[in-house]
Amino acid sequence: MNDLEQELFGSSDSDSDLELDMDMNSHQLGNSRDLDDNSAEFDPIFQSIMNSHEENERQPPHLPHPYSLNNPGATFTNALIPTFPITNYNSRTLTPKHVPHEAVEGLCLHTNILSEKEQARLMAQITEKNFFKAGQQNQAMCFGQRDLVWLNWLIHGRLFSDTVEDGEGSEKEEAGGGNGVLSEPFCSSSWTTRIPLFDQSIMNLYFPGNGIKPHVDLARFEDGIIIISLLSAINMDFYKALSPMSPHDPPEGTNTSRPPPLQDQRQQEEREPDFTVRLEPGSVLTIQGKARYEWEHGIRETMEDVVDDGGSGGNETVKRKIRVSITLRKMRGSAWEVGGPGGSSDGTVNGVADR
Ligand SMILES: O=C(O)CCC(=O)C(=O)O
Ligand SMILES: [Fe+2]
Repeated sequence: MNDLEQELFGSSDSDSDLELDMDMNSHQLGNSRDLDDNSAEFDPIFQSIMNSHEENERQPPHLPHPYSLNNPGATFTNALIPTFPITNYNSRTLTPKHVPHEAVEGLCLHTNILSEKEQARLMAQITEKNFFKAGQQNQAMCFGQRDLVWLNWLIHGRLFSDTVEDGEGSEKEEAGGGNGVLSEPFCSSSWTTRIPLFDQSIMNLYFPGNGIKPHVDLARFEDGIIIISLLSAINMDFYKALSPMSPHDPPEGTNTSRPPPLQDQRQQEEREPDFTVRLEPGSVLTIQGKARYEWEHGIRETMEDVVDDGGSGGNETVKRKIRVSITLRKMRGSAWEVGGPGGSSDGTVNGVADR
């Protein structure tokens, strides 16, 4: 670990509250690159992920869980793979915007949160850790505070405050007292002050045409969930939940996350979303309260999204590109017994995720 990493991440190996016996220990923070010093180093790693499926003419595997990412069988070609503008990262000149949804309590879209450079840094960390196994897997999970250490610079340096001293998020704010994503009134201090703030993450890799079925995140997770979008924009649809949840629902057992009843499944197929949110790269979506328990969110399996053309009242279709998301949550205390990595075969990095 170099000095900068030490400063950003602290000691990564020995100070964990949660000692987990997991495969993912081999993915502990080791030598994440610092893009500021040498952003060109980002390119080969990123390209190796993005090109690997092109070389192999291979698609991401189909994942059987009802809420897993779905691959509709589209063929990917070179033309769909974006070239990342590695030499051209913008430093932080963004004006963050925080827009609570007008009708759904607890849903807030935060745009212009991560600069290109910050997104590139996250991508470099993701590729460095090879979460997606060079593009062969489209989903990876981390459990435990220690395994989120690589995200500390983002969570504690960027999400509590929009005010940054040096363009790299070095300023810290008290939880709940800042003006950033994780601040009142967008997110309740009833969860943004909890310790640890997050102890579970899922990284999802979407190729054009991939989606995720509408779902309410599992009861095993506490209230207060965030989704960070990287690389390209996508439409996320919201549906009034067919089976709303409550914070008091018992956490699901390890492998008992049941598919919705048949009748619900039929209804699912015919459903139109109540509304759609465009998730831009560098944005963060925060979900709490009613938005977390009474609304389903999902991403359609389509090659293009219908997007408001911004002003004239019309719509345009925008082709999808590769997108990566990071979802951060905290497990409920009791959920560690039934759903945590200890007794679970899916409690490993690169496992298939429940929601
Ligand atoms: O990838 C996304 O944006 C959504 C992921 C999600 O809903 C989940 O992991 O539960
Ligand atoms: Fe979700």
